[in-house]
Amino acid sequence: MADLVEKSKKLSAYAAVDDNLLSTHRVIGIGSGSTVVYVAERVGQASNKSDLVCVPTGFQSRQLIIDNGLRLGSTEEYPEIDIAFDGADEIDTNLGLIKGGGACLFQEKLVAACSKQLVVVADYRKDTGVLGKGWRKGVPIEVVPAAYTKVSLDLAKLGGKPVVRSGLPAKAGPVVTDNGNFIIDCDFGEIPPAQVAELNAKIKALVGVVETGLFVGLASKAYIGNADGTITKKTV
Ligand SMILES: O=C[C@H](O)[C@H](O)[C@H](O)COP(=O)(O)O
Repeated sequence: MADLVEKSKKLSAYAAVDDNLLSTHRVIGIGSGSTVVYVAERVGQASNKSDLVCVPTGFQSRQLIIDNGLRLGSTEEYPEIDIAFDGADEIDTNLGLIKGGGACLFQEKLVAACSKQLVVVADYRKDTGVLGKGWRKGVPIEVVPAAYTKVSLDLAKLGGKPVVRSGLPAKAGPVVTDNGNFIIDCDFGEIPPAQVAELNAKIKALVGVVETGLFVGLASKAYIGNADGTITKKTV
């Protein structure tokens, strides 16, 4: 099973890069997570890799870029990115996403917002069609530390079940993001695709919220690696 999932991740990542990385592209966004490891590997094999600048979505992503011999850039230098590749925790029928299982959602959304297109890479477990159906840990929400109790109350009023993400067993106390903030995982049950944008806007409006792990209208394509070795390609 674990081997099958790993093969599916690699399959989706390699196909996404092979189909979408064009010789005209210069600035590439590289996301976070275990699937994107294969994206960085494949981009690192490109014949024109020395022409490329790669913009990371966090510490892990930056290490992937360096380890694959690629040139690092930043959104500060490159606020316009040709294409970004990133993983997802769950994908709905509109290519709405839950992201942030690895606590990288803010910089991931920043890079996605700077990119002309966002291509999602994922194994078959993520493609459920409805956010909150398969990913039962809740929507990751990055909050300023001083605001976590206030935002937790606000989220409960919106109908969610908020839990501050713990750093245990590696760290006592909450997870601290690459931006020095906390993560609240908030379970809203299943979120119908047509209601994701509205819920995202309500959470985003709360004072203390930096960003949400609901990605709406950002992804244009998804490559799903299937257990049988095929790939499902989705576009919106
Ligand atoms: O914060 C983490 C990111 O949103 C990841 O892209 C997401 O959790 C998917 O990661 P993986 O490819 O390991 O399932």
